[in-house]
Amino acid sequence: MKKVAILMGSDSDFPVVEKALTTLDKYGVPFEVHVYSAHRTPEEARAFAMNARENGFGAIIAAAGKAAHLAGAMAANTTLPVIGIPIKSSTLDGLDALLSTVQMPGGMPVATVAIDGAENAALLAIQILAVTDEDLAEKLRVARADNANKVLEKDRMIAEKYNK
Ligand SMILES: Nc1c(C(=O)O)ncn1[C@@H]1O[C@H](COP(=O)(O)O)[C@@H](O)[C@H]1O
Repeated sequence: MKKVAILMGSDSDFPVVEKALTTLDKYGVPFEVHVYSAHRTPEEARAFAMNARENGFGAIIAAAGKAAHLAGAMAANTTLPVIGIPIKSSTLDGLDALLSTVQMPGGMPVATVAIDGAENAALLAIQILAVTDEDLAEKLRVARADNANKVLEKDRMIAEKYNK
């Protein structure tokens, strides 16, 4: 199976990013985690992106706060799908990171999830790998059905209490 790369601009992003690791783990998807910064370690970030495909990765998740250029810098140097997580790490509550991650110029897409949306970023990476992996696709179907059952149970409880 292809690996997923989980990159973050700083270790201060880890408390949010950790949810992506646990989600990939839950689905048995192999991953590698790194702290790389388009600003602070541009050479390492570029080299990682340029070699990612031949190093066995199928998707790259890049999380960064403030002037969040990491995901865009990844996209500039690989044709693998890049998923950006804008991190809430400034006085602007993550809006700065959201806009700098999502507003990519034409030809350089970054699939941007919600501010601090680490779980969805991991699920999107899993869905990308599941395009060619039927076992993984089945795990996604089972998880969706479980979630739906939980919501239906909540509906039953609320309805029973208030719909007289
Ligand atoms: N946005 C970026 C990039 C980048 O885009 O490459 N590198 C670090 N950062 C962000 O700076 C914030 C503060 O970092 P520190 O906590 O290390 O000062 C973090 O949220 C990080 O993702």
